[in-house]
Amino acid sequence: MGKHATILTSGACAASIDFDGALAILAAHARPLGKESVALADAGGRHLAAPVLARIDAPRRDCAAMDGYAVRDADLKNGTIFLRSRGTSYAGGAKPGAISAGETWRVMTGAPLPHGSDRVVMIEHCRHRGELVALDAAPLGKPHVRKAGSDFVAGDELLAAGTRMTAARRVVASAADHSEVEVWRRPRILLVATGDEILAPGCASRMPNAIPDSLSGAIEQMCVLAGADVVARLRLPDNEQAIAEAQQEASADVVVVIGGASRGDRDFGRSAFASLGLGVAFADVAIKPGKPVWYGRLGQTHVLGLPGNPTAAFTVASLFLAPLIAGLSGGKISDALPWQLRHSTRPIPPNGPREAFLCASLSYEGAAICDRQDASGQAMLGLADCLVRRPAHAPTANVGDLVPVLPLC
Ligand SMILES: Nc1nc2c(c(=O)[nH]1)N[C@H]1C(S)=C(S)[C@@H](COP(=O)(O)OP(=O)(O)OC[C@H]3O[C@@H](n4cnc5c(N)ncnc54)[C@H](O)[C@@H]3O)O[C@H]1N2
Ligand code: MOO
Repeated sequence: MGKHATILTSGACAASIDFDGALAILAAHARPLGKESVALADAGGRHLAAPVLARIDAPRRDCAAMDGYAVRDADLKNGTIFLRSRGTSYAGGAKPGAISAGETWRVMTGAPLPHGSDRVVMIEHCRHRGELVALDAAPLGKPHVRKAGSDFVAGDELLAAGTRMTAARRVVASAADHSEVEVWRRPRILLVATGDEILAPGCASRMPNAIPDSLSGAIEQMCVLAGADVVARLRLPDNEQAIAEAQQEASADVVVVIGGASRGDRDFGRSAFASLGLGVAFADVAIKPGKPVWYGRLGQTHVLGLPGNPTAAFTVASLFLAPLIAGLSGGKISDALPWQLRHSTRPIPPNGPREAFLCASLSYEGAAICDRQDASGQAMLGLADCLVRRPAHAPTANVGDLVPVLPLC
């Protein structure tokens, strides 16, 4: 743990903290969990736990960069010249025999070059008649030769530890002749949605007092996109004991509790874990929406409490859960918070004392904040592509002002 990785007294509620302060605490706790070797096919999105070193040179031999004829510079003269072809060399074939004065090999792109050749003359400039090849003009300029090891040599570090594997980087690891890479393992997440009123989506219309659990599935999707495995998803009533027992249901690195974060009679999210010895690292962050968010540790287990209000929960998950997963899986907190500056296409009213994260839609022109910002709303998320960050007490932002935006998943 780093200097910010403090734990407050068990179950205690920290004084209000700002977003950056809370994120620094989270970053200090979010250390990678463990290493494993995985096939390249399974490494997409994972962070390397060890650098990838080249096992071979690339190219492995001097080879042709164009389809053509391998020639000696000494044989090239002004005007048409005639050379005797000794055969054809293909990619993957044996190295052809050396050429002497007046000789050439027909070579295809990637084919090994004969010893003694200096360049490849593109096939477009040559005419082949029997054993003789006529070269139209002395072709100077690029030799069209890929020298052995000119891309990389065995032992070169091609991908640094910590690099996130993408399709492009799979090219590199494959080219370095690896079938597996060492990566940080994916965090295992237990999702616990709380509330007597919530039912699986599709069931609520049958019960007059029920509402669909709109968050569990969405947060699960976010976890998977962020690089975690959701090992179990529970939907529990507002019952402290049931919530406390939940974390024994699955061996998880992270427990995410949805709802019950506030101060109501049936808000048991934090208190259920306090009874198990939760060390709260931060709670009640000065952000809007999402102030009741809390985070702590139960031994090795990370526990994050999201407020129940859906837009608040989704916002907080974007701001804290995705970064927590990034840190636990070997990435940086900032990987999950790719802020970018965009022009505001609508005026943004002045902000109050809490840093605000406003839902907005994105277009080529910029970011347009949604009409009615509502922590408990859900329809707005249908239009939102990003969050616009507004500092505490920010004055009005005018059309055209640059504002930081965070894309939503
Ligand atoms: N006296 C105070 N009241 C509230 C405060 C406060 O500081 N003092 N904070 C408000 C803020 S801000 C928020 S956000 C909410 C957070 O409430 P909880 O985290 O305790 O969440 P619940 O009470 O369980 O639920 C709130 C609301 O959200 C609905 N909900 C919950 N889970 C789901 C779900 N999985 N899918 C869909 N909707 C869900 C729930 O039915 C409630 O309507 O507290 C304010 N109050
Ligand atoms: O901050 Mo709550 O998350 O506003 O509704």
